[in-house]
Amino acid sequence: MLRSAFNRSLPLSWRTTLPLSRSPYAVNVARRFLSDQARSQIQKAVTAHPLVVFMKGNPKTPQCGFSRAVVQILDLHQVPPEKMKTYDVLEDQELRSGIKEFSEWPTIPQVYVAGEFVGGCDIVLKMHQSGELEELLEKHHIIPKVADEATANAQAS
Ligand SMILES: N[C@@H](CCC(=O)N[C@@H](CS)C(=O)NCC(=O)O)C(=O)O
Ligand code: FES
Repeated sequence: MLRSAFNRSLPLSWRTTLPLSRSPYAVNVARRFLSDQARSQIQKAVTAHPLVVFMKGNPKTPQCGFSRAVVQILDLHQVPPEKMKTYDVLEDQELRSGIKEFSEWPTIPQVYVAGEFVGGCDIVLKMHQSGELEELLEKHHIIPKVADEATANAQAS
């Protein structure tokens, strides 16, 4: 979906030669900025599902250990598939660079909850360990609250 959306919105504009005045070597670098259209496509994508992951590969066959770790953590929380959407950035180089500019975060994977950037692998792992991830997923009704689940189980039995 997003891939074709991206193809339609291309090319991203390039603005060039910002001098790095802080560098002792004063190198000129090319900087790339997201077009408004590409930004709005990403904005739509991250809000279209409660949980959105930009990763390398897909949940069944991740192509990088960092992406794999994020998927495994989300699996531990039993995130239902319908609540989660993943995008394989290896299939779309524009998305791969665009998402980094969007979040101002330089790496993949990237996890979004309720349209907000949460973090990459390290942050998600820390949040998992501290219990914050569970709280966040519960807060946005991505997974049931433990208490709600216990009630549902009691009613079912
Ligand atoms: N410390 C990072 C690890 C992720 C990372 O370093 N990703 C690299 C290698 S997969 C990356 O995205 N590099 C840029 C790219 O491949 O586009 C995190 O917490 O997510
Ligand atoms: S693809 Fe090499 S570390 Fe992610």
